[in-house]
Amino acid sequence: MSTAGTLEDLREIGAYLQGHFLLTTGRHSDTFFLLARLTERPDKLVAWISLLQEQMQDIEARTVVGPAMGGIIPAYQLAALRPSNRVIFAEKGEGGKMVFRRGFQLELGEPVIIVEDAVTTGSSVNKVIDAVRDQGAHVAAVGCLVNRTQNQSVPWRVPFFSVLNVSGIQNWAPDDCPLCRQGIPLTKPKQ
Ligand SMILES: O=P(O)(O)OC[C@H]1O[C@H](OP(=O)(O)OP(=O)(O)O)[C@H](O)[C@@H]1O
Ligand SMILES: O=C(O)c1cc(=O)[nH]c(=O)[nH]1
Repeated sequence: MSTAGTLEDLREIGAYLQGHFLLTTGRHSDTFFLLARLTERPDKLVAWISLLQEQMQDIEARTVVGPAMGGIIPAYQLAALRPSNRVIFAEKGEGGKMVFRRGFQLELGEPVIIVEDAVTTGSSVNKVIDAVRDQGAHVAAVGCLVNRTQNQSVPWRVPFFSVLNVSGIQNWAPDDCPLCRQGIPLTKPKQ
């Protein structure tokens, strides 16, 4: 059995894929982290999230926010490891925005942690940051299972923690995609 927090652990459970993939932003990549293969296994997930909590234990927050769908289970697990934190989720609203429904509310100035499964460009997390700030709350930190950003750069200025950092994974605009030029069929692993 592989060690939590490693690429090998993800490979073993079928969460680390090679091919030609369509990403949520419309960009293409030869690598995909299908993290449902991890979140469907609570015994493994708790080991991964414990590593995240170790890094984030000094972050003061009352609420953990998980963006639907991929962030919900990791956020729930992180909140379970943080005494008296609650967990809520944000979901896709109109115009591509992330919104809080179901009566989920944040207080003015309330410190919040956002937890995602994978971060590629950071645009999804950015929308959740906007949703939290729209309610007047404060984003204390962002955490994720896998940080696969190009050049390790994200479009926000909030402390950022990840269990696994994988550098060197490229993603391309469809017009620049070398895999399209080779005629390799594009796939959507989550469908
Ligand atoms: O950093 P980004 O470039 O924004 O990409 C990462 C996002 O893409 C995936 O979500 P997706 O939109 O596929 O939705 P899901 O959570 O419902 O699976 C993933 O769960 C992240 O939220
Ligand atoms: O960028 C994405 O859409 C994305 C990448 C990835 O590796 N895993 C995922 O669920 N989404």
